[in-house]
Amino acid sequence: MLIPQGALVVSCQARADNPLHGPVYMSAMAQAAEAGGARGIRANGVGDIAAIRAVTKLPIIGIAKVWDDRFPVYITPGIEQAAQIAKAGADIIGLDATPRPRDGEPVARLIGRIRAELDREVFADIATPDEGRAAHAAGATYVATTLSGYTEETASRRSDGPDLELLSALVAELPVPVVAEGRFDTPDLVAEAFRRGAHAVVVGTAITNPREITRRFVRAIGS
Ligand SMILES: CC(=O)N[C@H](C=O)[C@@H](O)[C@H](O)[C@H](O)COP(=O)(O)O
Repeated sequence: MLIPQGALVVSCQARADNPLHGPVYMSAMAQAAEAGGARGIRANGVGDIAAIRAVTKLPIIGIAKVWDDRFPVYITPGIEQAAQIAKAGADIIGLDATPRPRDGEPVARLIGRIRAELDREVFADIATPDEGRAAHAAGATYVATTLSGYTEETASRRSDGPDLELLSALVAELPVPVVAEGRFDTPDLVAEAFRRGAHAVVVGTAITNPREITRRFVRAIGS
């Protein structure tokens, strides 16, 4: 298992409309995270992953976000994307492990193929305890709370900070490492996730998105 117990993993992602978009900034961000004590990096897309691979030996959870109006699943929907990011240097493949429709084979089969054909660990992004159970049964290496609040069924949970209840439910039930991810935006919340038995915590926006961090400050001063 490549992500050690107790690890802070930093997600270094910036969409095309973000001034920090692209491999130059994201690899610098990953180096900064490593210097600060991160023990893993999450990154999106072949370009960013390859550039990050070139500057660090930390384990990389690679994802490939592909938006398609026909399907709700956009995080590594199929084996082709998984193979591309594995080749670019991802040690661990992150994917949407909900049972929602995707452009590709059912997720249980996809998880099996990533393990068998690509020889990579699988990081399953889910939103409910049932989805966590299914991901574990399909052979996921890690199960993560990433998608709570971002699926139709769980949309109402988005406004309430991170889904600590889901985290605790997964920890109580699953024998695989459970990772806390999604809206863990303060050091106290990260500490709380570990108190609840998280194996690792992934933090993105609160560390690597200065635009959102600035917005938070601006909102707080009401200007
Ligand atoms: C739902 C979805 O697409 N989540 C994405 C997954 O890669 C990222 O946009 C998040 O930034 C990441 O999960 C980390 O979470 P946060 O930025 O809240 O710390």
